[in-house]
Amino acid sequence: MAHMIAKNSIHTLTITALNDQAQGLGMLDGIPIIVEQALPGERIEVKIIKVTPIYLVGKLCSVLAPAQDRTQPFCQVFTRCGGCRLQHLSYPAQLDFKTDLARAQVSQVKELQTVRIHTTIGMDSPFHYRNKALYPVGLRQDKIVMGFYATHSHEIIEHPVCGIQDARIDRVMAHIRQFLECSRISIYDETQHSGLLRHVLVRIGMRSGEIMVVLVINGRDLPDKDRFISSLTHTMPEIKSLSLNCNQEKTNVILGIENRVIFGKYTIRDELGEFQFDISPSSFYQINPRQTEMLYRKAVEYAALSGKETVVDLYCGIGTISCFLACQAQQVYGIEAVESAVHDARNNAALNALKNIEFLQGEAEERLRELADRDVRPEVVVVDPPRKGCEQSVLDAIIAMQPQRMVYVSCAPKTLVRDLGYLARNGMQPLEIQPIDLFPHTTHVECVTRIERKDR
Ligand SMILES: C[S@@+](CC[C@H](N)C(=O)[O-])C[C@H]1O[C@@H](n2cnc3c(N)ncnc32)[C@H](O)[C@@H]1O
Repeated sequence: MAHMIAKNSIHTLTITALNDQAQGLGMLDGIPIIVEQALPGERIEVKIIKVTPIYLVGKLCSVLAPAQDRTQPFCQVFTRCGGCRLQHLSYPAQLDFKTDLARAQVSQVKELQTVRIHTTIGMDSPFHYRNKALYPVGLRQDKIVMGFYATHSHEIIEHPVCGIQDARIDRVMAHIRQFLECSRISIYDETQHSGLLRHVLVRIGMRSGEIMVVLVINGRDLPDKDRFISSLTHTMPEIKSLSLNCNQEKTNVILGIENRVIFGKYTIRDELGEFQFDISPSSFYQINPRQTEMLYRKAVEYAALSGKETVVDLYCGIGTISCFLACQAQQVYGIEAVESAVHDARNNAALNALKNIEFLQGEAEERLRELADRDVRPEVVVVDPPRKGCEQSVLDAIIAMQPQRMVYVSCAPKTLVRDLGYLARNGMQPLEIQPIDLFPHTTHVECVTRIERKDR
């Protein structure tokens, strides 16, 4: 029978849970309702903004009785920017939310019921942890706007001060904006595919202090280039690398293939643990270096190396985990698809005087097959795939190599448990999962899983 709740009607209800997007969940006259920014235990007043036969969406009008864990959001654009959705929840409660997220995913897979899930490791000070910002640039009523996209939209939300990124990035952005306002650099219009400047990427080596700026342009060169370079680098001498990324495609993919250095070096340097890393514009590098050290040390702990093992580090990026592993293994093979990242990885092994790492460029599955053909039989395989997880064919290739152990590093619990279930059904048993908070105030969580071969 259809329910009688009307759009725009006002109701009072109690929120009972959060979903994985941190939206509050409750029931209204027996119908499930979703309410943004409402927390479990809260008595709230809502206005119904969407009605379907099986669920409702409510807009939070007022919190009548707040949850103990409710806090004042630190950011002025909290309700508009799609970035930090958990700001209204205390940090200890955010960590519990992330542990529960991992638990809820694991509980859905029959083969994973014995897996031990540890509580999430958080940060002492969960602010200004991000080393990278990628800002779309646009025009609103002829005024330049730079910021983050609103949730599910391409509306640019400005926020000159961001509470989660390194404050030096805010300074770089402020200076670029000031320059653009009196320059001949036109702004890209995605509907017309016209104009020049599409995005600005800023990355900082938090320990070295070196800053990289990349302008993503719909073209090959920049008017006012020399003035731009001298103005920016005089104001902020920490800028050690300035490049143009040429992306002339009509696409949502942000970075084009070609990077042209217009000032300084192609890479910037950062340090993690006792290692140094050079990072080029298109390479993946974890965005929270303080927690990344924790993550990598946990991965090495779960790899349980004695110094005699052969290890494969799959999806190795610029070779960061490979370097951490190489100190405790006999030989490490890193596999990575992106050419520039492999180039960085080889340089990074040399930079850290590690001679026992070989990097192979290409698709994970193909390069694994190549290693098998070369009779490489790893005792340990570490994987750190993108959000979509591992292809089944990649898992099959790993299983065929019969490693004694695996370590699975994941930023997406959903695809993690899908892959862990498959591994468990094929002789590789996940034993424990350590969630680590690399992304405070967001709904994302990183997990490290220890996996052992069953017949050992
Ligand atoms: C989550 S990142 C991890 C990188 C690295 N382990 C780190 O901690 O910085 C995933 C990496 O996998 C690479 N990648 C994505 N698909 C791939 C594939 N099919 N084969 C090999 N590498 C791939 C990406 O380019 C990216 O560098």
